[in-house]
Amino acid sequence: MTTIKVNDEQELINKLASYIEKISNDSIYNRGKFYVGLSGGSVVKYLKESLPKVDTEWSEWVLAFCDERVVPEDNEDSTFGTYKKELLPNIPLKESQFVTIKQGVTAKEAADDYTAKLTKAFGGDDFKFDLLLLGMGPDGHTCSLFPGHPLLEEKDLKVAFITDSPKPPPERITLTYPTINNARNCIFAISGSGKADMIKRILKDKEDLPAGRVKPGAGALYWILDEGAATHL
Ligand SMILES: O=C1O[C@H](COP(=O)(O)O)[C@@H](O)[C@H](O)[C@H]1O
Repeated sequence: MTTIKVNDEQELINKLASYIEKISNDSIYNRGKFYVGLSGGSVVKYLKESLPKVDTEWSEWVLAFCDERVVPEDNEDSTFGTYKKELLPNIPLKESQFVTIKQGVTAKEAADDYTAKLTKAFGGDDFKFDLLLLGMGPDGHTCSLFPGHPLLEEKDLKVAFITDSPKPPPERITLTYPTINNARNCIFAISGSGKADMIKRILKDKEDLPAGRVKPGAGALYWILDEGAATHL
């Protein structure tokens, strides 16, 4: 694991852009495509600023979601809906490059459908993302994997659904650890002192919390933190 400390949010955005540029270009050079998993929440805000700085072959990107809320796309809680509004107007990516969740079905059906779509996108059931862009909530959750939830122990499913998320909305789908920890690269990008205590509990005190379970077996893990987020390290 590599911890990268930067001074402020602007430097975090620049650093994130340089990692995304390098990883995307290496992936495209070596394998022809770049498979990236997106998170919601503050990650959207950082990517809105970072991605316009990235020099890459946008047409080779395949974008999926680390987790998604089971809500209509035009609902403000929809992560894809937010990317569509915030990102697509400024980046030469097409909507068809996104692996999205099915609309108007139950959480279980959405998870099954998303699994089938990922199987098609990856050409098999080994979902090996080149990069997962991860966020962490103040309670230490990542994706839709929450502290104490049974899904933390999921060993078989690559994608799971949850109908009792402690953070609204309750119905979501999420990548599970077998998929997350199969990734080639995982990046947490966090700014501000609001999550500094949780970052200390995970990175320094090594408490067993969801974001701390991200340990890609054969991949690289980066925590990019600004001064506020790294206050207690
Ligand atoms: O609900 C969610 O929360 C986490 C963390 O969000 P943040 O705004 O605190 O960064 C996010 O990574 C996840 O994708 C989302 O569904």
